[in-house]
Amino acid sequence: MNSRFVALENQASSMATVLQAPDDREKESEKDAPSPAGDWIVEERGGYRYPPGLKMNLPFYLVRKFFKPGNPILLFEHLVANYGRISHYKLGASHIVFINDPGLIWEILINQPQNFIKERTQRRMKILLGEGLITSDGEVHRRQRRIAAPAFHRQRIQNYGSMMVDRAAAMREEWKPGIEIDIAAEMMRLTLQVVARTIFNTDVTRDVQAINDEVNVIMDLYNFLIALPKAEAMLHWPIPGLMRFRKARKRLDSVVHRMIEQHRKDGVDRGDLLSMLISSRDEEGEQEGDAAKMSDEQLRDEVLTIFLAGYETVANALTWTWLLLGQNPEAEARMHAEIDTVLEGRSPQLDDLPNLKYTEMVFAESMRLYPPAWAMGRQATRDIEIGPYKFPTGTYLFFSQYIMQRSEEQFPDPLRFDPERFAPEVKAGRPKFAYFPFGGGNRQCIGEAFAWMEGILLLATIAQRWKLRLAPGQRIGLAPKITLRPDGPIRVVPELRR
Ligand code: HEM
Repeated sequence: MNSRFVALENQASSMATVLQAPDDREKESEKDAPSPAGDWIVEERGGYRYPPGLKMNLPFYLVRKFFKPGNPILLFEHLVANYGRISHYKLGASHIVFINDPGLIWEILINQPQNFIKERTQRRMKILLGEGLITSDGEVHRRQRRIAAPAFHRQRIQNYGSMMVDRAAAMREEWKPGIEIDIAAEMMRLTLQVVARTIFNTDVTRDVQAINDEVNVIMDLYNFLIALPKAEAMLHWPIPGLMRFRKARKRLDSVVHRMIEQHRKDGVDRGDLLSMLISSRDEEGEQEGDAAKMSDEQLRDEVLTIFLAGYETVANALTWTWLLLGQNPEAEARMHAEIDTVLEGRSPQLDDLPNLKYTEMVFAESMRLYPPAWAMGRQATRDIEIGPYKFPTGTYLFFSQYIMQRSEEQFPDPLRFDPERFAPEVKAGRPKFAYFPFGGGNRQCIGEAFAWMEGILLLATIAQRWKLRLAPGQRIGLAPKITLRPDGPIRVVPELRR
């Protein structure tokens, strides 16, 4: 592995660690490996060793409360409550294992990632994202990651800081005291502007709005599409839903291709991510010259991937943070005091980040309770052994940030919002995969440093001016889609602070 790769892969879940002390990152340590505990229950069948779990195939539980196809969180909660940190069930012919143990997650993501590929739902996103970073596996993924890595390098993303603050400052000017806003929609609008600027260095023009509209059409159809057993083969069928999908994807492609063409024609580094992706080459690979660069098709896949991965996640994280701050006035007051002391009324800038520690802890605690990426999965490409278990090729293994990060064992009194859980000394006592909003290992979120920087800068810029109070008479629920969204608007009333 080359050193650049290692530097980005090992990003710890903390802004300060990412930006300040690149060579002093959290090391994988003994405490992270699975414990050789004697209390694992093993059931031997057909030469394999499974943990206990559901006795019948999943669809037989259709009438049970924990089985709601649109909400796997209920199922996962049921499994953990009844079978503990690892359990097994079958869906059709597939073996599925749910894991809620930091050591076993470490085993999959860090110790033997070569034995796994992404699970099926993620792979099927190829119908939209092609062979981008999220959907590809194996050598294709390694090559793309090597080429894309420099675009997310610390020095490079630091240039985006002032743009992020400018966007947030413009938004905070638009709000009026006492006039209700939907903070979920506002945060989407803001992070969309940030990611568009970052990738294309363009203002939020008609094009970017068009991308967003088409993406929304596709997202609405998405659950339907990935549920179809042969969606890839059926994409050309004249079914209205599929025709809408094709049309939206075509319009999306034409905007992205035009952006690529314009960038190529200008031939200058505009300081944006697309320029960087166009000029990056795979130094480690076997190909040379232009073959070591990304083709237009690869650029299209990567641009769309980063676009999609890069705004909804951060928007959701910020939305939940505002909600939690509104419900926890003590933490909110402490964050305001920090922002006022550090910034003394001026706009935040990158150099302030190391001093906005409490704001960072607030953001971290919010992503503990409401992790935007709320579950992850892998599929075994061969027979695998983890802990005392042995699973056949093709087994799906799932784990959930939402479930783990709300476990009493890792986070006592788990539903209490308490940013102090992320004070350095408290954090140091936990295993790595007790908290993993950005995943881990060779597929760890490439945008993690970007997301911490954006989250903290946007929070500080807006909180400098406004307190957001939840409008009365709302019931806010969870919508666990690709990301963990609120199930409707979140109406808040801005109150002027200064
Ligand atoms: C709070 C914000 C974010 C969260 C919680 C988040 C979470 C994650 C997680 C958990 C993964 C790993 C998925 C897996 O291994 O199955 C991931 C991958 C990825 N993320 Fe993020 N992400 C965030 C922001 C961003 C941003 C801002 C960008 C880009 C600008 C981005 C781009 C990506 C990409 C390209 C991947 C695929 C990486 C690979 O497989 O090599 N993410 N993200």
